[in-house]
Amino acid sequence: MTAPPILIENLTKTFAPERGVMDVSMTVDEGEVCGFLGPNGAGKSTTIRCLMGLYRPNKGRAHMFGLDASSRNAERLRDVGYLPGELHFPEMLTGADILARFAHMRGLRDMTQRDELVDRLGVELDAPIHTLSKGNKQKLGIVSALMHKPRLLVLDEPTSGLDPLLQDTFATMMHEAVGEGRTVLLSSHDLAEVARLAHRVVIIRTGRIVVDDTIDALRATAPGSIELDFDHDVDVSALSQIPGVTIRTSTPRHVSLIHTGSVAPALTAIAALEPVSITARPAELDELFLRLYEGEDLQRAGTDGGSEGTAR
Ligand SMILES: Nc1ncnc2c1ncn2[C@@H]1O[C@H](COP(=O)(O)OP(=O)(O)OP(=O)(O)O)[C@@H](O)[C@H]1O
Repeated sequence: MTAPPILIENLTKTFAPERGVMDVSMTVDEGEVCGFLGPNGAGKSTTIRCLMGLYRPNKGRAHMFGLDASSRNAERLRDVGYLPGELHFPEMLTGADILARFAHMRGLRDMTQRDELVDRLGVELDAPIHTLSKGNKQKLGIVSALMHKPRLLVLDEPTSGLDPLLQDTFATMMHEAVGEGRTVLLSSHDLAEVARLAHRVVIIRTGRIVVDDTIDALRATAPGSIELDFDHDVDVSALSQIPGVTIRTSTPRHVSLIHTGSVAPALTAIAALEPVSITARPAELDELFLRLYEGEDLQRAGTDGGSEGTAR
């Protein structure tokens, strides 16, 4: 069996008690896009830096394609594209110099992909790094991570500093990378972007993984909402008995509820109450992520009717 692109086992890296990451385990399989989410300071960058061999863990291990994080062989340089959360390019070099260095390091001769990325993102190649805006440095970072068409992309907040048009361009590039079978670990605060791109989501909070589940399973637990208006006073007690339904607010002539799983049992009970209008909104994954971010557990976030997922 071939080694997965990313395998992290019982990784602990602490800077002070309860600061850092504790006992983190996760796997990213070939061709998978794994969204890596969590509030500021949760431990995403620390995990990624351990994976990239930039931090030495206190305990546990982090492997890419079966190779330990500390190994620096040429194959690994070619197979992995890393975009750090904070870019530190030598200030006096130009964008062209930086990309030439990366190409040399990876033994890259065919510059077709580099040229195409530079063109699509509108990268400034001739100006020294210290004159570039944050967004323009970020674009250069993206080109340096993608220019050699690596099998694995490790991207720490890739759209940070990009304007909305470039965020769209980046999303298109990610769809293309996924279509080509590349594997992506995507740390991002853009929840809608992760909901669109990822196959799986790992959420870390205060250094520990709290959710590791597929998008499909999470979608099944994400609550949808229904607003009901009546031209007569109603008693909503029947609705609150339906598994998976939670009444958010109710007045005699208006009810707001959330539901998980099949909407059919709720609809049957709603029809019996004869509303004059029904407004239904499907489950929004980014809303579910946000609630998990904030500390809600997966079962409560999806009310009490959904899957239990693999919340820890
Ligand atoms: N070099 C360091 N020295 C001391 N503490 C650190 C260091 N790097 C990270 N930490 C601490 O480890 C914890 C995790 O930080 P980390 O940067 O991994 O979080 P993050 O999830 O990437 O956050 P953000 O979303 O803000 O980028 C925080 O408490 C942070 O202060």
